[in-house]
Amino acid sequence: MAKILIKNARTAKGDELVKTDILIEDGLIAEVGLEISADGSCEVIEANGKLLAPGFIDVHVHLREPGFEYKETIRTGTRAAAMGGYTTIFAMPNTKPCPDNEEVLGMLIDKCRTDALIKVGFYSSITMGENGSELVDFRAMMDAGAVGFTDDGKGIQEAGLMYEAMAAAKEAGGIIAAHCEDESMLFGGYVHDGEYARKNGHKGIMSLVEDLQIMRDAALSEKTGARYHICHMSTKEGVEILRRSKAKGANVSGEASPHHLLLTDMDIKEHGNWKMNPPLRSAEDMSALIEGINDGTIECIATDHAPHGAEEKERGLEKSAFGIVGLETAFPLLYTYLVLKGKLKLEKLLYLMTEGPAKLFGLKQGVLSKGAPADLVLIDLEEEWTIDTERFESKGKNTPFGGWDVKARIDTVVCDGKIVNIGGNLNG
Ligand SMILES: NC(=O)N[C@@H](CC(=O)O)C(=O)O
Ligand SMILES: [Zn+2]
Ligand SMILES: [Zn+2]
Repeated sequence: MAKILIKNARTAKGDELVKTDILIEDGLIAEVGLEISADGSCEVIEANGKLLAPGFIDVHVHLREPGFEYKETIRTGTRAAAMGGYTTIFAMPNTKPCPDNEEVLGMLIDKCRTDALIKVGFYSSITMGENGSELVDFRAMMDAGAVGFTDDGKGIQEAGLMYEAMAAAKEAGGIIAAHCEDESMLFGGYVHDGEYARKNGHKGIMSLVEDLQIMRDAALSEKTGARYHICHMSTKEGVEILRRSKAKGANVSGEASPHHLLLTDMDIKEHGNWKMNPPLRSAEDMSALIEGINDGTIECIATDHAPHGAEEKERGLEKSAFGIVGLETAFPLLYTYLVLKGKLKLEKLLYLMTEGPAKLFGLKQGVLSKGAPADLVLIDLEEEWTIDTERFESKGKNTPFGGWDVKARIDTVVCDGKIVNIGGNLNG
């Protein structure tokens, strides 16, 4: 495999950008430092001061394959990921069929050999077909290569079932990633139960819908010792429960999604692109999430990339499908609207998109150190552009961020030492 030398890049260290070169050999990082010299066999990339970071890791992506290929496929979803600077993504199991057995999981892992541009891990569901009643074989799914267990799209309604799932996950050495939603508390809601819903006559989803399961599950994780991760956190109370549970030494973690860090219910427009689960919440909730990523309570940013067909999002707030896409816009949005606004340090943002998730899920990528997989991204921090959904590689154009002006463009992406994106041109 070719050797690649990236010259004159800069990495984020504290408040500074520090000049560095990096040498890649046999798919691994061979050397990081100043003035690395090229030998004849080296492909040299001149970075011209661009930001160098570990390739991004997104532990919450909907690739929709099998069963919903009109929304997204492994191919289009990983192309979108490579455009967004990602080199590892984890796919959610709310597909048809669902990876609740070794055959479907094995088929998906195999398919990635031909169809995926970057690394993909697959979650097993917690229950058979996400039916909410019958547990999968946790040990068998771990042995078949599952990265964790989730019934994302739905909450586990029965405390007893979640208790058994955690006990089984603990036994098998797996992690439970939970979509927290108590359906008995929904009362037909579809946007946050707050000012926007009240003023516009919409049915609201209370924060309690999420918080009740976070409370329950934190207690169950403390009891069972199971490794527990909260998906797409959206409420201030949820952040506080996680903070307290971590302080007690529990094995719990959480992720926040860009839209919950950047938008509130008062930003909602009367279109399906502003509808997702959990919903955009209040300004206090958004502030608490930003505080949570800053103080280390939340260690990971995940997009919850949820592509849908155009028609499924054109039925207004009440009738549209829940979910928005996120892979191609996450870094530029967070850099422009959190880092450049002084709400989050660049080094921290990168941590939340690389080393943070890598540590939570036990991955060896996510760091720029010798011997680590050569998963890298080069970012032009100066380039200004406008988000145009028509240019997305994703089949899903459903985002509230279309037309937003951003700064920072993903320039080059290297995955396992292979260039998969160069200047926005995908390779493979
Ligand atoms: N987030 C969403 O609004 N939708 C997700 C499901 C989920 O992540 O819960 C989807 O699969 O479309
Ligand atoms: Zn979910
Ligand atoms: Zn999801």
